[in-house]
Amino acid sequence: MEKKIAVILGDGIGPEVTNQSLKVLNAIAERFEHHFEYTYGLMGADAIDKTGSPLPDETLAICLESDAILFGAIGDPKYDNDPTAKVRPEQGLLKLRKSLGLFANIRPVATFPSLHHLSPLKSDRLEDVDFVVYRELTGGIYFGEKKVDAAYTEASDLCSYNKSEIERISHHAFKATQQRKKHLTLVDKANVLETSRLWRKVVQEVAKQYPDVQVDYLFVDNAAMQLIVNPKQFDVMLTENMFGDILSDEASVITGSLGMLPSASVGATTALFEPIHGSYPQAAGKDIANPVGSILSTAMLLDHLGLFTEASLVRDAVAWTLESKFVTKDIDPINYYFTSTIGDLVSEYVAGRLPNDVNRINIELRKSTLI
Ligand SMILES: NC(=O)c1ccc[n+]([C@@H]2O[C@H](COP(=O)([O-])OP(=O)(O)OC[C@H]3O[C@@H](n4cnc5c(N)ncnc54)[C@H](O)[C@@H]3O)[C@@H](O)[C@H]2O)c1
Ligand SMILES: CC(C)[C@H](C(=O)O)[C@@H](O)C(=O)O
Ligand SMILES: [Mg+2]
Repeated sequence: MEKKIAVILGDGIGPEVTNQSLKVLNAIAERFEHHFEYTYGLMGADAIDKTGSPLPDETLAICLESDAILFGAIGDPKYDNDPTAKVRPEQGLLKLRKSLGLFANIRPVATFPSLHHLSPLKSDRLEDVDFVVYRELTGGIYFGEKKVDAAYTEASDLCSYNKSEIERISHHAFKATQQRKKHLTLVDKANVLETSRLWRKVVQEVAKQYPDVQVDYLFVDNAAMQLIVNPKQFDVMLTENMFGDILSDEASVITGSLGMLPSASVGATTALFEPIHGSYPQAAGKDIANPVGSILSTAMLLDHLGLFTEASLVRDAVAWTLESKFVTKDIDPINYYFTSTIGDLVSEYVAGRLPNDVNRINIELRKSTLI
């Protein structure tokens, strides 16, 4: 199979984690005789430095011409620490999502039994945790009118949603629920916000078309607590843009680290695949970031291309590395391996050279650890 993949490395740890995913894709191509053609595009602080724009037109064009987009992360302390900067890396990502019409951000949360002992949660709360967050991605407070006065004494961000924006992601979420445990939880703040009351009303109407799905409603503050005390109650969590952003970072803790979680953003045009974390600038260039979120995003990309066997092989490879205790510093600060070592192990497994040859390869790889 021949596929065109747009690659946006971005800032901070973006290039490091994405390069591990590219190794994995190359191993898939080798083993299954596929041809992936990569076209690189700039975005974020890197793009501002090189072109003056956080999303050059050329990047958008590359994405539109591709079958899928693999993205790392954007963001730089230079902008985070300057609230008055008018051109910002994050504008590039938001514009890309909006321009491509990627209204549904899918963030699966599943725990790995071999990491339970490292989680801050009790292990009995972690067993059987397997849910997915459907986060609306192109509306809400992120995209409403923004105002700040010249003297920086007052600012506002408008949160608005319309019926069709809620309907289209709700249909995606309900259809996904039908393929899972048939339990959908809408998370909102309907006791306070008019937009949330619209979400409840529209979701109640959409629900009539999916009578086999059980629908629950949770206020976002309660949902934040329930995620910690009883995460296995969730199957599909549907929510608006900002609540989904915050709750999915919180949910990552259940799996062991923010570096673990993948995502797919789908909608009108080319789908985009990215880990949910940011550019983690403190780790940039140190080869210590966890590449699992990016690699699992690559598995979602392969699923999206219809390459289901390949995607499940990537997931098996990740599970094997974790079970074998090949983990990065965020997971085990004492016995840890480099980002690039994890990428090598996963891609060697995918290529079919592991785990059979594990003794020889283990000895070589252990030399590259910090212990
Ligand atoms: N999609 C994106 O590109 C995206 C997402 C979130 C934040 N950002 C941007 O990233 C920059 C840094 O933001 P932040 O520090 O709030 O969030 P972050 O996600 O970059 O990092 C927060 C913390 O999570 C941990 N972490 C994140 N990714 C990890 C990984 N792969 N491996 C191990 N640990 C990991 C680290 O402890 C880190 O300090 C900001 O400029 C922000 O705007 C971008
Ligand atoms: C960088 C930022 C705009 C982005 C978001 O809030 O959507 C990030 O936090 C994410 O989760 O992808
Ligand atoms: Mg986020």
